[in-house]
Amino acid sequence: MTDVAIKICGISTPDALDAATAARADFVGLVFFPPSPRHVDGYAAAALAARAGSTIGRVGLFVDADDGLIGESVRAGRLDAIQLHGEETPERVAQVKERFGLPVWKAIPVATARDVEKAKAHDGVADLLLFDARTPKDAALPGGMGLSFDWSLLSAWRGKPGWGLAGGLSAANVAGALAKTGAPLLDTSSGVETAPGHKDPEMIRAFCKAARNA
Ligand SMILES: O=C(O)c1ccccc1NCC(=O)[C@H](O)[C@H](O)COP(=O)(O)O
Repeated sequence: MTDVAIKICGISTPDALDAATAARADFVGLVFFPPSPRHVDGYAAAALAARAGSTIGRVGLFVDADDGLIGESVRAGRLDAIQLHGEETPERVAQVKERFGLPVWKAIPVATARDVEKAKAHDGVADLLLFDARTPKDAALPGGMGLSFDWSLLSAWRGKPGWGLAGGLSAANVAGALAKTGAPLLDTSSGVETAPGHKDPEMIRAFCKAARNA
């Protein structure tokens, strides 16, 4: 058994929220980014927050968002953490932390060892670094595309706190990902969907079981 933390990202319906809670995920991700098929607005976020109560952590996901969107989403979703998944600088990360008084997770797009090296600029500023597969320049989304990267690039992070692994994770590969990286947190979205934005309760359950039994 492992005590790895689990985030199910892109939750947008009550059934998906219930499935993540039943599977004992630690966090759900609420995507406040209109181009995403998982996008939620303030009303939907408020309804999900009311349903969740204090049973599961809620991470709001933003892409180069302004303080207005972040602020209204924090209030509506009663967020526990803010995930910045755009090109936010360490200075912007610090500004968001100061402004909203919540833990800030910074997504680090990874394709090469240089990308991992560049993460050091955020280390000690962000509360958590989420290493995720870099998406193609012309991609519609900067994440949530089911893409993975070479996990061996993270070998220097093994045993360290304050980071997570994302990108193409599923029940089929999560044990291998944990064995290779020792990630303290795992994040999945596409890997628990039957189609973009359509979470599958059984896939959510299987992912959490595979991660915990790894
Ligand atoms: O999930 C999205 O639609 C999304 C849109 C824009 C930026 C980031 C997005 N997701 C970020 C996440 O934290 C995902 O869980 C992560 O990228 C992994 O996604 P997947 O490879 O689909 O498991």
